[in-house]
Amino acid sequence: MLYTVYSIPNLLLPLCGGLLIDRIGNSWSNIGFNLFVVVGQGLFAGGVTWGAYPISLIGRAVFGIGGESACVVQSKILAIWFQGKEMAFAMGLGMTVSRFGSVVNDWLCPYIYKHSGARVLPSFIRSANNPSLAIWVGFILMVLSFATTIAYALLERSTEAYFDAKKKNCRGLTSSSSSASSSPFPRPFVSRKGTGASGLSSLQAPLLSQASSSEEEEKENGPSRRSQRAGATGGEGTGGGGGVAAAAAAGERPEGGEGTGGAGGGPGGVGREGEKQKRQLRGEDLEVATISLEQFRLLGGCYWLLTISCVVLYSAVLPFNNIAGELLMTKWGLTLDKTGFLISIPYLIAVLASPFLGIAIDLFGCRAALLVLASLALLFTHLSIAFTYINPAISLTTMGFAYSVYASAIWPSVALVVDSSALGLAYGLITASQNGGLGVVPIIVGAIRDATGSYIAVEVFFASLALVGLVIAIILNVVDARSGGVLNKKSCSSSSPLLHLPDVEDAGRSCASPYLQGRSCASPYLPTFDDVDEAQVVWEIKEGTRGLWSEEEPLLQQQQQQQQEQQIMRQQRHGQQ
Ligand SMILES: NCCCC[C@H](NC(=O)[C@@H](N)CC(=O)O)C(=O)O
Repeated sequence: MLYTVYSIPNLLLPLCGGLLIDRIGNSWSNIGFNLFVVVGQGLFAGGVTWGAYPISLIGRAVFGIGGESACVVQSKILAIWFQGKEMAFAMGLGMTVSRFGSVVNDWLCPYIYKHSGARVLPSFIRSANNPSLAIWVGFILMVLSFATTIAYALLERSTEAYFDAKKKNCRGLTSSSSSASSSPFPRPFVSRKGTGASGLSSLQAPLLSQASSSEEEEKENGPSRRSQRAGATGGEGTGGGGGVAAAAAAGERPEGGEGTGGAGGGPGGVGREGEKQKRQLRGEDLEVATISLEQFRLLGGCYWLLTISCVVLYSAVLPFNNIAGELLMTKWGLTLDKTGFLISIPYLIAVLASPFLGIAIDLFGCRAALLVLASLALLFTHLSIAFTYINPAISLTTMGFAYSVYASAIWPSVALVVDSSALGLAYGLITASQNGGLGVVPIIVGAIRDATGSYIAVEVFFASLALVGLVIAIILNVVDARSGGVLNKKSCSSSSPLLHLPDVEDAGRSCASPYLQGRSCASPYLPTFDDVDEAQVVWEIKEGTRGLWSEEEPLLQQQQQQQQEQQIMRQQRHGQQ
């Protein structure tokens, strides 16, 4: 019952939570949801301490209201901060921390319970054989966790201040130049693929590609929703200037351009554009914060396949953990202690392996392929538990492997196939669907167990879920390959482009989501500044001009440098003519 009241609100709430996150932003929603978690845990602990079961139930429901939606906002935060960078690694670390919590909970709670009457404890908390002490320890941990949400909000604020300072700098610099080509920043934004007019190198691909792919797409399909919005507002910042460049390409002057002749999402991104960039950083997007069928359609085929896969695969893992103890004791006749250790194996493997799997995924991609591998491993695991007597430690190890690989691959995949402005919706919907599966499957498992009186049929049921997951994962690979193969490609720049020049070249053509031609791989809110700097630096290295120009150097030197660049571009233009 205590688990059910946690789950029931989450059949719908993460979806509403996701939309709310898109509306009010990351910090406030993170604080709000975690406040529910703290209050819920407090009520639960109070209810247990005072023997008031209804209060405990209310506490668990309140905890559930915040818990899963907090998971959604945290996914969105990681996706925003790490898109095009080490996203799988960041999410892998998140998995390690959360599953370490699960393991510690499994080990610590019985320990605290056993020692809750120890003499060393102050008399007001000492109470032998009473679970409330363990639950109050959980409450303290929730309060500490709440402190991190405040820390995150402060971090977001200080990043905004950084943006503001950088914008001021950029505005000063751009106002000294009157044409786009002479601006110190905007080359990637003003150039057009194929014209050769700017003489740009392909090393500027991360940003250049956003403009060009939007252009190409629009040539084929007419103006996209993204560029329509960009045209109207000067871009959102999410496209790293792509939307602005598309607007510029369409002959429109972005509102945020401030007379820089199309500096676009770069230094021209001040005024309303600057506000939009800030909103992007905060995870706010008012346009997507109301439900419309259009938004659901925009999520795309790969997103829906990922969602179905998430429902079936998680339903074949987490509900299994609930019955694993009893299953191991009845089938293998194990003791309670040994069983306790064995059932923590999958989570232990996830704790240890997730960050490394994340790094591997960032480096090599293969997300959709890994979903196939994980589904296969899970299928093998359930069949071996159903029909063999091989050491259960082996089966639980393969389950841990399947679970870690699967979780490391699926959560970052979501962010690659949906628009960054709908990340809250996307993570909310997949989490709500997942909770639907996690709510229904235990009921089916109970019914199968009652009807057959054994766990064989239950394991066959779990194996069937894994099989469905396998089929979905194979279809996902096909659909993804047809639409550009973004899921199986590596992250755009797993480290600085200075160290991995080929990655930068790759980025423009390989990483863009097929649904988002034009967003490409750069972080949705940073590219207008930091990535421009990186592309700028790479360009300068390639052109041999690195060191002649920097923000700190005197204006005169910058102007000289700009003149040189203009001259080079003119020469290149003449050369091409
Ligand atoms: N960034 C999302 C990470 C989710 C990790 C995932 N947790 C969940 O799916 C929860 N919604 C459900 C749960 O924890 O039971 C996990 O694999 O732990």
